[in-house]
Amino acid sequence: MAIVTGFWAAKTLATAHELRLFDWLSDTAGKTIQECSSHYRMEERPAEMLLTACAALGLLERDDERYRNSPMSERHLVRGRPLYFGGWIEMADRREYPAWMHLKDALQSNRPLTWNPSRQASLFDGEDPLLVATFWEAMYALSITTSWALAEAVDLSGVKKLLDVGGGGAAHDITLCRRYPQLQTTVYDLGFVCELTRHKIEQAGLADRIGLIDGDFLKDDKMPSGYDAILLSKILLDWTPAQCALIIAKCYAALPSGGRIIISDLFVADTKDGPIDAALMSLNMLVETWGRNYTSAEYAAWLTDAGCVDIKVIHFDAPAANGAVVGYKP
Ligand SMILES: C[S@@+](CC[C@H](N)C(=O)[O-])C[C@H]1O[C@@H](n2cnc3c(N)ncnc32)[C@H](O)[C@@H]1O
Repeated sequence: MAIVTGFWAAKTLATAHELRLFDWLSDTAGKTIQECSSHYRMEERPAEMLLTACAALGLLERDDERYRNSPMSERHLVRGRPLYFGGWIEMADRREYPAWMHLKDALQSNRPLTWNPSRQASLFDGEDPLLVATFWEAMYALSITTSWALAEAVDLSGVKKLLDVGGGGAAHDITLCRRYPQLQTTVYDLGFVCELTRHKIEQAGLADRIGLIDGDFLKDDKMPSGYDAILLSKILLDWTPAQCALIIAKCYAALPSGGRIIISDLFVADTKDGPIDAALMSLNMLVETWGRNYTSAEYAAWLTDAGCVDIKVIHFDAPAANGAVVGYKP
């Protein structure tokens, strides 16, 4: 039953978020069904059903006829909060959900559905500007919570300069710079992404520690050098095995001896029977890309092929990653 009706819960959350229910309830003592009905100009019957469903899902709490945000909603669903998760909710609802209606087509054609491969070189090529903003907001939302888990699990105390390849909204850079005071980082990403990211870095007050390099890891012959660590967070799942090997080889070439490559992602189990989040994210990659979620053993093999040694797999628990594979250049 939970699998069959999973979309009921997802659509309840997405719709409540779209209605800005959590913004409206934020920092209040709660609102009654009647207040909700008049605020949203909806009849009491649907207002009651929406509030009841949100409370049942743990998004709201009910106390003395009033509904207020649960601590989780207050922290993650209110716009402007540091750990706001709404970007990912919007992307899942507006972009992924309609595409998943045609999952059978993706399975039968082995082609992505959310963009046209005969007109675009990749998902990141020539996207519509509105979608671009939603996409990178979603990546930031997913990564800002994940970055804390990575920062705790992977010890970067000996690293001075880190290159965040495909660093997107700089979520990892912001968290890692806050966690490791000695660290300077650089986001290396496509030009139009760097423009969106500049704003996030300035907002975080870290413009003196986080740089931006406009580049293309597929087209550029070399990646920027002078870094003792390179992070690939949620990058390689977008690409084919041949492209992954190429990107890893370029990272390896850019590192000095003793430098490390850190690959962070939702790894599929080596036994290829789970975990659920990685396995379903992998199907999402069928809908969105030519890539898929790989196993940590597959990553370790590509790192070894590139020349890395001392490869370690570190496990952690976060929304967008369940671990990191780290390899060193001898
Ligand atoms: C799934 S997002 C991950 C973002 C970020 N690393 C994170 O963990 O939040 C993939 C990122 O790769 C970037 N990207 C895609 N193609 C690229 C290319 N050819 N060169 C550089 N960056 C690229 C995208 O712009 C996007 O920011």
